[in-house]
Amino acid sequence: MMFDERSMLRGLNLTRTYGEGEVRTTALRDVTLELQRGQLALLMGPSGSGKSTLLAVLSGLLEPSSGQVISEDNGRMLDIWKLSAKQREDFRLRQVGFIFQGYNLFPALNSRQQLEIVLRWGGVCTAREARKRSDDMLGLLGLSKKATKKPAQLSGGEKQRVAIGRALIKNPKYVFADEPTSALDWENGERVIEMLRAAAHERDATILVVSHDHRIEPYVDAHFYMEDGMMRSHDRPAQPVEPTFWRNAQ
Ligand SMILES: Nc1ncnc2c1ncn2[C@@H]1O[C@H](COP(=O)(O)OP(=O)(O)OP(=O)(O)O)[C@@H](O)[C@H]1O
Repeated sequence: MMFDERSMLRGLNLTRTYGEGEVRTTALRDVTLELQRGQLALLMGPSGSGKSTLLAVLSGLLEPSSGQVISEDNGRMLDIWKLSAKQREDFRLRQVGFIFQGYNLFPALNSRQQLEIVLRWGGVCTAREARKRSDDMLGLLGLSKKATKKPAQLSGGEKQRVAIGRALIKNPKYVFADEPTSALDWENGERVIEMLRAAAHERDATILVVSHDHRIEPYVDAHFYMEDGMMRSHDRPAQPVEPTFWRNAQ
């Protein structure tokens, strides 16, 4: 397989099994794929086809049984599964944003604090800057009025948007999102997809979204389809739409 120079993340011959003996399941079978810088990619496929497993392997959370994950870090291409656990964690902290199903928000923190803590932990900026960037991000997400609310006081869609803000606030090079629109009506779902698309196009991030939501398809730059642990096809969508959200929100 040929890789082009915008390639940022390559999965090579990835295989992953769970369990042993009779309960052994092969979730990934020799999967090879390439994600490019500045692209929003969508991964679809039936339930149990291996999408979440692939996302976890590519993002450094779950070790493959065999195969490689090659990522760019400070101008070098490296196999993230050859790094030590500490180096891999450091890479994830600096370069990767996650959006999980179920939000994973801290119950005790308000919306602003959920974002501030990401910047403060990574030592990315001062407390003052962290506050300003968090408030700017909440504005982009349409959540300025919810800055001091804790997760229990937010709707599902609002929690999902806080989770998106938390993933994007560090301007990560890679973003992995598992069903980011599942809790949202389409008005909010579209807003989220436009934000992800803008992060790819305007901030040059490499973004992989796992979803069953066909409404996302026209917004993406690349489309992968899995079945039974195998990559069946990858293609570009026929009629891409232009992003407006990020620009309008500036
Ligand atoms: N921790 C685990 N232990 C054992 N088997 C697992 C585990 N996680 C996933 N599997 C199995 O691996 C296969 C792929 O699962 P995976 O969650 O990656 O699929 P998926 O495409 O993301 O599904 P869905 O769309 O339902 O979320 C399935 O057969 C699943 O039952």
